[in-house]
Amino acid sequence: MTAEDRLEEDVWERKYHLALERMERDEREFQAVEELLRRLALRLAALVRNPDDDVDALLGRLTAALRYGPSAASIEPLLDALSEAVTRADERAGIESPAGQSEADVGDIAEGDTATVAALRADMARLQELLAVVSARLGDMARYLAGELEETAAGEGADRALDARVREEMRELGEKTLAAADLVSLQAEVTARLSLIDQHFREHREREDARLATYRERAARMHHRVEELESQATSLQDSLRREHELALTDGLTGLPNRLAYERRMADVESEVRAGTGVACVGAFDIDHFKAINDTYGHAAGDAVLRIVGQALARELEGRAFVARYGGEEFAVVFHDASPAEAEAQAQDLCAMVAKLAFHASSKPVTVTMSGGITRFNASDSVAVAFDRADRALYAAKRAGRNRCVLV
Ligand SMILES: Nc1nc2c(ncn2[C@@H]2O[C@H](COP(=O)(O)OP(=O)(O)OP(=O)(O)O)[C@@H](O)[C@H]2O)c(=O)[nH]1
Repeated sequence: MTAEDRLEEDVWERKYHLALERMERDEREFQAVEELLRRLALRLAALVRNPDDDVDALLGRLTAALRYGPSAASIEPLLDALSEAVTRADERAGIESPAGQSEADVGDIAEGDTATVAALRADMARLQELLAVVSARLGDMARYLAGELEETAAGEGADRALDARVREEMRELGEKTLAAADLVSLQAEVTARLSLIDQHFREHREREDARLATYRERAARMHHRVEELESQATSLQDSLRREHELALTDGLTGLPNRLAYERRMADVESEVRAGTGVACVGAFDIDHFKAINDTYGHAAGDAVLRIVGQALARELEGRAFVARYGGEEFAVVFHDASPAEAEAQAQDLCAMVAKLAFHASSKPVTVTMSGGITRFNASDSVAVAFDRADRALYAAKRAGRNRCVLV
């Protein structure tokens, strides 16, 4: 995953948490408004049985408060005052309202007017029914919000718009409720407002579902892209490794090349200087190689180089490092070997090459090799040590070839 993808994921996560917090806040606000709505309906029931100027004035203030957003903090004190005003109005009208009795209970109205009591009871029943609907709808909203908390990612703009619409509907609901002339029109207003709120929620839900689907599709695409990039990175690493190996390998013999030799010698140099290792360096060269080329052709010369190089690698495997230094020359690093041990191994190598069976036009051809050996000293550089080994090699040539010289 790239830094950019991670950043984008962080942003989505932050937005998601912000959305959760806002929804929790909204849910609490809805519950508070629901409670207020119940109390408002109870006050209205009291008003039905006993109109009063004080109560009217307070209802006016309540309407104004609702117009600026039905928050629990702004409405609650007004409802308390309204409750007291209704109680006072009841007392003035000679209607008792004993402590502990429901404010909506009209059972204590003087029994003289049976028809009025019956009408009020019917109104109260419809009001209770209306409240049940209001409660159920508000409960649905709360459940919807809880569901959103679980699965919806952030959609700040859409959420804010929904927030504003629901507030507006709630405000209108409060206003119409207070202005309603009778319970029938009140019930119609409440039902209409609630279905509008329902519709807003439904539309919001559809938009959120679409947004979530887009987000999921995008996440899947990103995941796929990350997988692609990972596999590209792996194949790139493989090809870099192959390139690296090729850069250190001689194409003709398959042996490490001069660059690989120099790298190995850099390690040897550090070990020898640190006193943690000893090593000798050998320079080897096929004798009269020009004559081989001239007599049997360049391709035959290549074949000789390849066969000698592979024979050296086989012979020294696990004991020393061998590289094609250039042309018909090989370099060998004898690790943990004293000069005498390295010289003995070098003589064995020359003897081994002399025994290799070469043929040209079915006739045996003898190929020999000469070598120069030197110890790698702590004061040596890689080039100085090789020059010394090279001089020893030419001493071996001068001494008659097919031999090794130690200096
Ligand atoms: N076939 C082939 N020939 C090469 C290659 N690299 C260098 N040579 C030849 O190797 C020959 C080296 O010859 P010289 O350096 O004169 O020495 P020599 O003939 O080996 O004689 P001494 O080293 O004195 O024994 C040259 O003719 C080069 O062209 C190669 O990769 N393939």
